[in-house]
Amino acid sequence: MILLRNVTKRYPNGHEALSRINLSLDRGAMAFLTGHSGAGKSTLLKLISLIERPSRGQIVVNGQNLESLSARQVPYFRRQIGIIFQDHHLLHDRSVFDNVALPLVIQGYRQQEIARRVRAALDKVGLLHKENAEPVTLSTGEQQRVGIARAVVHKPAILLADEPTGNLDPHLSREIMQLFLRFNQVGTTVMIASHDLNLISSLGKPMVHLHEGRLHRREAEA
Ligand SMILES: Nc1ncnc2c1ncn2[C@@H]1O[C@H](COP(=O)(O)OP(=O)(O)OP(=O)(O)O)[C@@H](O)[C@H]1O
Repeated sequence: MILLRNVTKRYPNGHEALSRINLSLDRGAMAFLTGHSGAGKSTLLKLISLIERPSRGQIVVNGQNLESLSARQVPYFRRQIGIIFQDHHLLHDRSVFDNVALPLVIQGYRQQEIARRVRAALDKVGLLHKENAEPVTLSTGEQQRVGIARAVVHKPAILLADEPTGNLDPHLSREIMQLFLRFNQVGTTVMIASHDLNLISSLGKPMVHLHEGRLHRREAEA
């Protein structure tokens, strides 16, 4: 589902954030990306989601060689991917419902279908009763769950998360990881960048370790 061959990313300032990365993640698999701050975790997720392009090497996502995609094709490519950030980037002047609906509105879904899918996504993260709330009135953990509902509302085949539990206490962090495990159980391919080794090592999924932009260690086959 995700394949990187000899991928190097050098930013315009000359900094090499990733060096000759080879990595593959099967369809329906789940893996964690670990490493110290600055190791290149976010850069790797940005390359897979075409927020950034590699300087060298090849990336294939769901059978598509990313090199062959033009800027115009990028939004269509991204529909296969749900992305969750540590800072969930919610719009604070819109309700929970409207925040989750946003990707579907952009894709031109009909109102009725939007309502059905938004409620299904909110139900999955346990927030159906909060659809009319404003994000500021929610706890940090609830806001993160709204971000997750928004990322899965278009039923992406791939879910990428960048430090999704970074701001949460251990109990809430575990709850959020359980949510990702559940999405994975129903077939979504999941890759999560996290430095919370305590938590992720207890979840029984493979870990890919980055150290200064290099793939350092692979704890199990993904
Ligand atoms: N747009 C950019 N321009 C130049 N350098 C960058 C850019 N983005 C990231 N970097 C550098 O590339 C390296 C890898 O950054 P990246 O954000 O991928 O690391 P990370 O492992 O996700 O770290 P963190 O856990 O702190 O988010 C860092 O040294 C960072 O300063």
